[in-house]
Amino acid sequence: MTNQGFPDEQREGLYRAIRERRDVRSQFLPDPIAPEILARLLQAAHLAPSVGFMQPWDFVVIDSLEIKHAVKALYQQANAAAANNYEGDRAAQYRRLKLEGIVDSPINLCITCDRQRGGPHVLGRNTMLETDLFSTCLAVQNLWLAARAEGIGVGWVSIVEPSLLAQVLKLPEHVYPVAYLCLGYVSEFLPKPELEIAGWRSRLPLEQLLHGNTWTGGIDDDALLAAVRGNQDGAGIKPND
Ligand SMILES: Cc1cc2c(cc1C)N(C[C@H](O)[C@H](O)[C@H](O)COP(=O)(O)O)c1[nH]c(=O)[nH]c(=O)c1N2
Repeated sequence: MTNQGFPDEQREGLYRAIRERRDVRSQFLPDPIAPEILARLLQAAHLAPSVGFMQPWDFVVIDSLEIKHAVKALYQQANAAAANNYEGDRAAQYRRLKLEGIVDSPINLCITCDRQRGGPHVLGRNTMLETDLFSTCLAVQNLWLAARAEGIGVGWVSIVEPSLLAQVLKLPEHVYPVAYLCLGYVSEFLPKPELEIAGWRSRLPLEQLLHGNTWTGGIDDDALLAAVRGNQDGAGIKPND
């Protein structure tokens, strides 16, 4: 068997993008993104896997201030409702969180899912109908990682009523707005998720999420468990290895 893996430096580059990708809301700079670079990000998204090679995504690129303000208004409405899910200190903490960068970021991008693409029978989608949505999420993640490698921050805003968002963007009825994203260069990429820094929630230990052969049995592979414990800080080679 020949090792088809990447050379160390390239492998580390990929793991670094995975480790250092952040959801960005507060650090956007107004600097424009050059069309060639935006094109690379969209190409990365378009190379995502998809059920039956359905490629259900479309890319709605938004730089109109008018549309951004309309989406921001949807966010404000949905966020006020979401804040009511919490009480006391938690509600106050929720209201302090910045959960979008719609107007601060130079480009907004909605990645949509055309639920009819490929006709009524898409290979692999006969039983799990949501696989078109899953595929679209993979396009989002490809773009998110590529953006990190380009030094561009991405923030996902899901605190909007999807039917109202679809109206603002004039989407056809069978097209679902999976991901409303804010894109732009950033003053910094935070070392940890912003929600973790704000004390909202922290990363779970991976070993707690391993369940071995059955959910109830627990992981019983000592070598795997030891390896996971030895690599708590992130995937792959550490920067100073
Ligand atoms: C489907 C989906 C939807 C949302 C998010 C993510 C995903 C995957 N996230 C970002 C989320 O809070 C963030 O990914 C986690 O807090 C982890 O942080 P990092 O992405 O590692 O920086 C997010 N963030 C935010 O500020 N407003 C939002 O509406 C959403 N919505």
